[in-house]
Amino acid sequence: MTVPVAKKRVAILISGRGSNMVSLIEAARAPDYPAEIVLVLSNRPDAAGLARAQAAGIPARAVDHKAFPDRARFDAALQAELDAAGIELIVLAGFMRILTDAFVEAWSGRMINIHPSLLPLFKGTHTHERALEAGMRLHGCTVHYVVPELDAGPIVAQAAVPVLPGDDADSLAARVIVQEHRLYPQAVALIASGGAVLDGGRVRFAERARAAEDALLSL
Ligand SMILES: Nc1nc2c(c(=O)[nH]1)N[C@@H](CN(C=O)c1ccc(C(=O)N[C@@H](CCC(=O)O)C(=O)O)cc1)CN2
Ligand SMILES: NCC(=O)N[C@@H]1O[C@H](COP(=O)([O-])[O-])[C@@H](O)[C@H]1O
Repeated sequence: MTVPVAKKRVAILISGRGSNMVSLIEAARAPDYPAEIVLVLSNRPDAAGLARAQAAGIPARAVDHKAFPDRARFDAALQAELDAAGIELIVLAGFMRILTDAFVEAWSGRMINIHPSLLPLFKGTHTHERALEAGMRLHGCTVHYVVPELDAGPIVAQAAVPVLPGDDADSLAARVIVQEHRLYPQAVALIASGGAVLDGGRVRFAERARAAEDALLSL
């Protein structure tokens, strides 16, 4: 008799519409998906993603960063919510607050982010405009572990898209987001199943996951 493996308890942190969150919620409906989305938190009470999470039956709350005197106390409020829910993995999905070093180090190896560029290119914001400005012919998205330095964490997976003649930031963003919605659920499953771990500042892929990683990285 096979003993069912407990699903990794995941919290998704958002700040806006939550389309990546929706993709993850949908992926986690699969009975064999190795993670369960048990909490959604937003730093913005007006985030449209909160209602989308509630509509999907997932507890979703705002922790308004403006209600706290500094980043440390905002992060402490996040931590209290995460502790209460028994969270094991934090998935940032359009979460637009820089987290304190203490919080990030407390979640080292247990917090990931998706960024709309092929890191280390174009850290920060306005990535699509900058890629166009730079004349890139390839662009894309990156899933990485979160470290204190912004957008500098070890890379778990990436997906690339062509930059086409006539592209503007909106058309390029629309092409990238399709890949985000494919890549993130696969990357979360890889991590939740132990197929990828953060080890000594680098991502180590389990042997059995190497084929999955190769598939993940295929265009
Ligand atoms: N310590 C870290 N915190 C966060 C990381 C990280 O890698 N290390 N990733 C970000 C996500 N992110 C890009 O992927 C990002 C988020 C926020 C910002 C930013 O400039 N935020 C401003 C406020 C912007 C706003 O409210 O609209 C700020 O926090 O003052 C840049 C990049 C998540 N956190
Ligand atoms: N620096 C972080 C960042 O820019 N993240 C980006 O915000 C968007 C959120 O969309 P969503 O709310 O529809 O998932 C996504 O494109 C994600 O890559």
